[in-house]
Amino acid sequence: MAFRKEPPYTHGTAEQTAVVLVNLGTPDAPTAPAVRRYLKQFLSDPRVVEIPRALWAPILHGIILPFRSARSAAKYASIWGADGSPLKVHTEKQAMLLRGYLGERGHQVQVAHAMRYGAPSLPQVLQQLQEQGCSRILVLPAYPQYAGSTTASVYDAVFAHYAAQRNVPELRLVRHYHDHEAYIEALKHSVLAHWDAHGRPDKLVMSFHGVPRRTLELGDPYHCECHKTARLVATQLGLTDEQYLVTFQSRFGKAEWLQPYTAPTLRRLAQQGIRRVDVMCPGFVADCLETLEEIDMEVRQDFLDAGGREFHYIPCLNENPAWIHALTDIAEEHLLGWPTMSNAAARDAQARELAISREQARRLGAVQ
Ligand SMILES: C=CC1=C(C)c2cc3[nH]c(cc4nc(cc5[nH]c(cc1n2)c(C)c5CCC(=O)O)C(CCC(=O)O)=C4C)c(C)c3C=C
Ligand SMILES: [Fe+2]
Ligand SMILES: [Fe+2]
Repeated sequence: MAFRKEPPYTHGTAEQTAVVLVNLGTPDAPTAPAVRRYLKQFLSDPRVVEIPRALWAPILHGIILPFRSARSAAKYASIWGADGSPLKVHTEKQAMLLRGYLGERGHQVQVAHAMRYGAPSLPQVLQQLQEQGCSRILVLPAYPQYAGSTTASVYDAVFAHYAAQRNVPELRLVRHYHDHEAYIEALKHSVLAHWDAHGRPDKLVMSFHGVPRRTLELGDPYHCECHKTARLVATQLGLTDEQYLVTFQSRFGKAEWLQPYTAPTLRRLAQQGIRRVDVMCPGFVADCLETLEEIDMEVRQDFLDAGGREFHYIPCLNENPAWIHALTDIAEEHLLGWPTMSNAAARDAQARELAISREQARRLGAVQ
């Protein structure tokens, strides 16, 4: 086995820490060739399609890529912004804001973003960080709920990159944050802000990206983590079981996926006389094709065609400050023990913590 060529080791190099926010990735352009390149990489990942290669390769190359690329490109064109794909734009901004927030809390860390498929690729970003002297890397997948097809696929790409390297950095991988207090709080506030401006619906629908049902039976915790997120958000909002629903969207292929499916459920709700639904997608932290086109365009039309009166889409957390705070909390919790602060900054942070604890104690004293 030949390892990648690296510069000779030198003594006394300052060791740095980096946080890498990793999202799924998106095509470079809303065109059939660009979408084809993206789908080829994405759908060749054995974490995403678990069919034996010999069976899957002819289907992928003979049917999916030739037919789906043009169809998906037209959908991408309908959501494409002046700066490109929404997923790319939001992920870039989130990483930039995370850098600022961590800096404000006194952490001296590099923050980069990377994509599992497409650009900037994870291996390319990990390589650049290494060249900049980062010997501690925190990988933060932009997936609150763990799934083999997303989170573990990011891990695979990280391990594959370092498997070809001699001098491997210290690594930490975030697994999930589906029940993190600050993430749930951010979701709650995004719903309340929407309701303050537009009133309340008859039903709140929380739609998550689906996965094949079989993966649940094979031990993937994704389904349970989605339900836990939804339950916590509903509790925070004070909703009864009748006031909200969990559904799964974006079914791909012929196999059964997690149920209930979003589009048929919304059609049924309209037929049952539900006049207004609000739909949110807590599993996506950045708006993308699956939320802006599938939910806000296709599913909206389905609901209205079936007799529904009002359809509200509540945007993803995107650059919402409460979400960037949550992301900073999550990163900070996983950075613990790494020397990311100067002594002065560490003293300031300790003083801030102490002041918060004192304030909490004072308030508790006041109510007891
Ligand atoms: C949020 C978590 C996601 C899970 C879990 C997930 C599983 C999964 N996805 C596919 C197939 C496709 N997904 C596509 C787009 C897409 N998927 C996610 C997230 C999850 N996927 C996002 C954020 C996006 C949007 C990307 C963007 O550019 O905006 C697509 C491509 C679009 C299309 O042609 O429909 C496919 C295909 C499978 C098979 C799967 C689990 C096994
Ligand atoms: Fe997907
Ligand atoms: Fe979709």
